[in-house]
Amino acid sequence: MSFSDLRASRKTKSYVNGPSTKKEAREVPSEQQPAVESALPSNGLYRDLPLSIEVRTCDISGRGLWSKVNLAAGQVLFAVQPHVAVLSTEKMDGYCSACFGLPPPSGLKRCTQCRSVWYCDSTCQTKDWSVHKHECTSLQRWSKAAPSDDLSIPSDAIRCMGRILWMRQKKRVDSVWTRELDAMQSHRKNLPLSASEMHTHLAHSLVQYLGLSSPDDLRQFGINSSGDLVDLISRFTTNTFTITDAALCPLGVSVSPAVALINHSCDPNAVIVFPRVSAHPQADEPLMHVVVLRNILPGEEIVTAYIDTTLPRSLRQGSLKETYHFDCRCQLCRSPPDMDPRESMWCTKACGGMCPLPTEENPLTRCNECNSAVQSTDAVLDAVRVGQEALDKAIVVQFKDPAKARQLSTKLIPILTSAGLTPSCHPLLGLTILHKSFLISSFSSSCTQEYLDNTVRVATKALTGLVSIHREGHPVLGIALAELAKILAVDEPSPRETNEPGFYPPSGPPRLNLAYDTFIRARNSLMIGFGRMNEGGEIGRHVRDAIVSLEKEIGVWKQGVRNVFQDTPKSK
Ligand SMILES: C[S@@+](CC[C@H](N)C(=O)[O-])C[C@H]1O[C@@H](n2cnc3c(N)ncnc32)[C@H](O)[C@@H]1O
Repeated sequence: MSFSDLRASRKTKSYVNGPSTKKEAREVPSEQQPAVESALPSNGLYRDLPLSIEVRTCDISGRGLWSKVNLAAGQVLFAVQPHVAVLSTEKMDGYCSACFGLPPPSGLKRCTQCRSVWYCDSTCQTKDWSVHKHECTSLQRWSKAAPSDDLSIPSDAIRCMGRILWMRQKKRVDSVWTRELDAMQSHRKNLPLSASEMHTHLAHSLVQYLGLSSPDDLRQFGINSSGDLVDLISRFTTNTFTITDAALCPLGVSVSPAVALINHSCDPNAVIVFPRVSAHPQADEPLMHVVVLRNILPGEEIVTAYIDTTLPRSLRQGSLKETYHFDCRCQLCRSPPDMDPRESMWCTKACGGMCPLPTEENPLTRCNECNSAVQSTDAVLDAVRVGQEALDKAIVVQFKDPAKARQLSTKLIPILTSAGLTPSCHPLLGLTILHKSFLISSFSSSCTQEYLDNTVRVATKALTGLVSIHREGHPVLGIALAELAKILAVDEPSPRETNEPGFYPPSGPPRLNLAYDTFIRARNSLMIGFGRMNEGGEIGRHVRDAIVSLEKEIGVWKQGVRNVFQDTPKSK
């Protein structure tokens, strides 16, 4: 046994038998030590879970996943195919509805019956047929009855629940598949009144989509009462995951009972990603990977973030309460740092320090360096309010009216910046990220040097904000770094002759070197966030190729300089 093995086994043992030293006891964050905790028998369920973790239950968060061993950052804990998954409506004609991949070179093939669903080829279509044959009829019926074209396809939630019911019918109620779904948490007994309207609407639309004359007809799917129907809807809303592409762009929704066992923390130690690696056959996609973000000790709970953790505490708490019906008591929510990067502004005296963002309740805040009070509090509060409204609106219209969304971010970013908000502060960070995506999507081969440089500056500002919030190795950081590196590596239309000190971004060879360094940082981050054994996923592999070609380009440039020096006659 090697020394490291010996040390690892000693650590595991000491924890199993109860922590022997104070240091070891402190290593598991207190937020993750539940009041009551016991391992649950598996009853033949969750066969996808590895032996290194177990299902336990605690009185605060219900069932959860706990590690039995040391887990390392970048380790893929497990990978599973969701029980059900659907593309969101706006992605249906751009991706395959079976494997969720981009169109092959020959293009996607449309289902000739419903004309709403597209596939890579006959293999993907055949794989999906056992469920799509029911869905196809329902989609046609729905489309015929739709009052307008933009309502001709039901929502993602309705299509996903439809698939759950057809699959239940096919698999039967006593199958492991159905029992795993039925074991998912339902909030039927503690649903707030505000949720009842949404539930009623979903129930009504579902019955209509399935072509049933009344909820009683749901018995054929094993839904025997209105309570069962509310359970179905509540389980769906509480346990759904967004499916993303390899660059984290949302594609649709999915349900996986094994992954849904994982509880939430605003400072997660694991993430769920869809790296799309060639090691897995297309038939297995979409494949959800649960990846360890930071080292996890035996006895520590595995937690992911259900929501966007760049949001300030009050918005995170509101969103968790509304969708998941709990009050988050993670470390970050219980004792937020004095200077939360999500709610901070530069010192108004420009001393280089920062102040907590003033709020209506706490208008007086002071710089952490020079202790000066924030002046013009009302102006800051107004800017934040208007910024929040603009961000909400831009998110809603970003796909339908991108020009409007871009107008909003273009207008609001300078206002929030001059109000003194730091790049990580909400809503400036959200607007910057949106603005970056608009600039990148409008890229063309004829874009000017100023457009390119501006995009680099916006991408750098977004990255600066994200770095202050996310832990190293978070997939969001990996993707932001890869995007920035890619823009830096684009050929400059008119590079500047000289690099004035302090001007950003640099031009010519220093820019290429910066692109190279940024690609290296991106690769390191992606290897953690998308899993080492996945080589950082599809984007990690693109980054590796970009590094190789940049090394060649930089090498050619260095050789060129060497040649020039060798050709220059030496002065005597
Ligand atoms: C996806 S499920 C997680 C598994 C769930 N605990 C179970 O028993 O099946 C989400 C639900 O778990 C509970 N939950 C998750 N994280 C929690 C947390 N940090 N604190 C309290 N409850 C939590 C909430 O009831 C939430 O609606």
